[in-house]
Amino acid sequence: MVAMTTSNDARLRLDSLAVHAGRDELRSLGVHAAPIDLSSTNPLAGVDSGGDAYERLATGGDVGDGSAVYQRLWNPTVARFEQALAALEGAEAAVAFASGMATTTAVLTAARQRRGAHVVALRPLYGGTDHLLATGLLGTETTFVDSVEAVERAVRPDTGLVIAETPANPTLELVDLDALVAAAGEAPVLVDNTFATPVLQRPLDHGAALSMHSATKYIGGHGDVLGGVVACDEAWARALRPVRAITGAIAHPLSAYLMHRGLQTLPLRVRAQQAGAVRVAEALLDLPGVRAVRFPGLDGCDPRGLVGPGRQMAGPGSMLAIDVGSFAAAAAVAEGVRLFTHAVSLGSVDSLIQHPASLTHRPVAPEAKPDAGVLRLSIGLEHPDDLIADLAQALEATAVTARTAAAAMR
Ligand code: MET
Repeated sequence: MVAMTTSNDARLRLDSLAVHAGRDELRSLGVHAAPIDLSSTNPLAGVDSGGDAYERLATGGDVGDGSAVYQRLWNPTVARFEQALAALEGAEAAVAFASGMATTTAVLTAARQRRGAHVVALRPLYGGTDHLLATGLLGTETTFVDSVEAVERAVRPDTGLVIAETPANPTLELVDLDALVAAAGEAPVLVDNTFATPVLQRPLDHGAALSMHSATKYIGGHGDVLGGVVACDEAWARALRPVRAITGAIAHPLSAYLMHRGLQTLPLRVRAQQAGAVRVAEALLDLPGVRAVRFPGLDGCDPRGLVGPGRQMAGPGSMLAIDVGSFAAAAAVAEGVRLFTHAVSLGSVDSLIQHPASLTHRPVAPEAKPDAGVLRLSIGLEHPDDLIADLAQALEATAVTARTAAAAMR
């Protein structure tokens, strides 16, 4: 029987779990903050017991009372973060990696080994994920589809994984996870939950087998850590840990520490950034030069009614996309903002803006590339009125430049 701990006490609410999960042993260690264990190697009590520990870890098992042997196989700072993230996602286990793409790579590799090399990918996806699948680099064969209905037609007996992202990067399309899981049938579903975080959405509650994050984003939350993590059942974790060990993809302990610390303020940040994003999205609807606003809270962006208390997503989050009509206008706005930072990535306490077709979705096939006029915005913790004023001045400057250029052509 598993002992009741702060990390698996189902009575605790998400906010309490975020603060305490993965920290049960700190009192017995006599410390308040989680220790960062940087040991690359670890003492072995004997040759036989050391060999046993190696065998257990290399085949996906837990460290138990044995030696952690070598950081590539196991690290306690990483394990604490994993325990906490699993608690927030309502999962048995989690496995942490050096980046989001390392996480996706490990899941695809394990899925291929466990079930088959065929993947069904529901677009849109983050450009790096789309590109990894399209190249077939990992020996997978991918059928790309555009709707949940098409997922059902695309699944085959050798489908090892169905992969989707909701809200999707970069244009915030929402996927009905109950419908997706039903369409996938026997095939396991991986959901990229990076935009929503477990604060707003828990894919495993809807029957997904795996929920992954680029933890670089909201989980880290401050733009200073690269990492990834996937929440799943213990059987998947046992398949993923050997892949991680063999390929050397484990998260660094310093990164794991920062990701674990990030979880403590995750609910607070997600809700505050979301409140700001609602204000910015509403203001953008009235700003000249903006042809369309994509935000899960707005009419037309949630035809299935997935967003709201008690629904699939507890709220719309703080990512949005706008269409300003052309590449030239998009480039001028991205280069004209002052308070926003023109940079890829998202989920930080400061607001970021970027042009997906040129950057995050650069390697994506033409038929799946975002339109040239689309910009993606990640809303941070600045006052929304300051963000709105910044976007207004960048849009106005863009319009003035366009008018001047048009006059010069005459
Ligand atoms: N996944 C990140 C994003 O969507 C990073 C991007 S491109 C190198 O911004």
